[in-house]
Amino acid sequence: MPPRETSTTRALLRLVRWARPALPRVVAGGSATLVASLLALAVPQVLRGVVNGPLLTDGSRTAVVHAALLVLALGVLEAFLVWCRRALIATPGTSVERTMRTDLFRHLLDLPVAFHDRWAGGQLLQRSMGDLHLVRRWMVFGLVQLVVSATTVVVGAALLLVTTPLLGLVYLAGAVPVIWLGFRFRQDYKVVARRARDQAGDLATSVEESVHGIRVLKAFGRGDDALDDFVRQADELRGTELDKARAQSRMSFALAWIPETTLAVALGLGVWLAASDRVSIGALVAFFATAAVMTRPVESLGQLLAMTLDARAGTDRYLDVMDTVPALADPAAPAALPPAPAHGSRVELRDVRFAHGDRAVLDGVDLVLEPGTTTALVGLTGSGKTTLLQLVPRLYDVTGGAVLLDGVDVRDVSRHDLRGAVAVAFEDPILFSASVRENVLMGVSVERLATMPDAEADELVRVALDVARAGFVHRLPRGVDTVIGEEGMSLSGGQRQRVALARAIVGRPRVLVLDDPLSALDVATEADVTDGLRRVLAGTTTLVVAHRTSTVALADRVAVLEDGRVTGVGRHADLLATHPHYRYVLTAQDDAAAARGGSSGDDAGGDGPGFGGATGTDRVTAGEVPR
Ligand SMILES: Nc1ncnc2c1ncn2[C@@H]1O[C@H](COP(=O)(O)OP(=O)(O)OP(=O)(O)O)[C@@H](O)[C@H]1O
Repeated sequence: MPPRETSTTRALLRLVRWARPALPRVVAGGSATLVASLLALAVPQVLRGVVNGPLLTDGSRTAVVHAALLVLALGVLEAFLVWCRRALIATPGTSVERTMRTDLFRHLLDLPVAFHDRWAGGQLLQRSMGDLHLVRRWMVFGLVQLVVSATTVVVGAALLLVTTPLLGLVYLAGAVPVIWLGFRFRQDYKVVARRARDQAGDLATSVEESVHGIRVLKAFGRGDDALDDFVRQADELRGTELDKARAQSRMSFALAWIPETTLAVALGLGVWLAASDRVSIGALVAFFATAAVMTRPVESLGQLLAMTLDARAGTDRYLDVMDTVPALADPAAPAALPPAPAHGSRVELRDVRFAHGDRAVLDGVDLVLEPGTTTALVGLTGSGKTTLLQLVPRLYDVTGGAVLLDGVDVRDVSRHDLRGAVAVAFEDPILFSASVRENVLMGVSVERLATMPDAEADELVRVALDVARAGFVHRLPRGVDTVIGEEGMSLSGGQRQRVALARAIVGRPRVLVLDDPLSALDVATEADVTDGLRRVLAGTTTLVVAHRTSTVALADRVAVLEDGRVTGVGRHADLLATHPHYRYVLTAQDDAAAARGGSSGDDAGGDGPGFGGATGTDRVTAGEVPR
């Protein structure tokens, strides 16, 4: 994503929204630090009194002891206040970070699939981890310290001017180049700070993609290429970090030598003024002691400014995501779906249009799914079948026309209600690193699960797994409680598909949307699963993407998707006889399936009650060429 810069005020105001609960403690901690710094500035004034008083006049030991005790008391109080700052600020800082992180994650879950199509996973990961860490560090340390250091410098400068105006002016003359350099530093550093954050995100994306695709990298022997790519990106990031470090060290150097130089000039001038009695020794001592107290705050300004700009880059990147409005937001007043009809829901796609960006995919699709029927969607690869399917549960929104569920536009229904009514299983099933049971029960609404006795949930899982012919899970080491690896990678493709199918059906949805969810199964097991589905889901309206004749033959009707429209709807045999494009699509796909061997060959044979009803694959000759 191109870098976008929010105004500083706006960024700060946005941060306040999250920081508000922590503000009282941050302000209290900041105040404690401020008072501690001002106490440090008071010490030179005590010294001034001691030098001009007891030391140079009556030599009273009592007065010196009193002054020493006062300095000690100031020191102890200062140390206590510094401790207070740490105690006050550490906890709220972490809770602000946690809240911001949770809000980001919630927002990511809310954002439409189209957003996730565009954004790299590593960038989102980096925003939720590294960037937020920078923001938190700045809030609890950088911001407080910046305010305290700046205030200390301003108050210290005022004291210098009051104590010895001429020396004060000499010393402060150094502020002019410092401010100019600080301005240039800010301009340069904010660019590299943002670049470094973006590059760190790209690097995280590389790791994520390589780990995700480790099998492909290994199978094609491309590990070295991935490593080269990673090293190149890591070098780029290192280069940017070095640019940052160089800019920061230039600024720190200037903040060290300019005040030291002006202080040296002031020292020479001060000694001359004291020798000619135009400045008291006490004032001179106080001047240099004050300048010494100011040294650290002045020198830290560079580092604090850098920290602020780093946090600013992190904040901008965080807000980039948070300001992306969920395009699929709930309607202001959601419509209620009518009660689920016993014979199934009616789904209607009315003149549906859809484009991925400016690439039109669907161009006026009209299709009615009659209640309780199974409709197979057939079309050439890339014709938009998956896209069409995803419009029903609103993973994408139509760009024209409407999808109606029992007469209600799905955009008028709350997403919660819609998710409860429509369940989905994809060809590439994603499972989570949790137990099989937990993965399957994701298909049941949280509210229902919360009140459901364990025994009932167990029964739901058992039936769903049975229908999906996923009996193999009972032979896993801990049965349904076996934790499967990340994304279910410890299972075979066909096994994952069946667990995902069980997840789709466990909640008994009104509408089931299946994107070729059994493609990894052999034809016989597919028929077995589909038979089971039919029996258990009587009353569920099903739309299934079909790539094989075996899948098609199990549907009540077939819809042919061609050039972004449905050009034929009917029974398989009728379409085969009358629809040249349909005939061509099935022939092409069955040939491809035959070439692949058409079977996952996993443990299907041992799972189910038998292979009754295997349909085999209709071999169709491509007598006609598609138009
Ligand atoms: N996220 C996306 N962004 C941009 N274009 C996309 C996206 N997803 C799909 N497309 C494009 O939209 C068109 C339809 O894709 P879709 O996945 O719906 O086809 P399909 O019929 O399901 O294909 P297949 O049978 O191969 O699964 C394709 O040309 C594809 O390149």
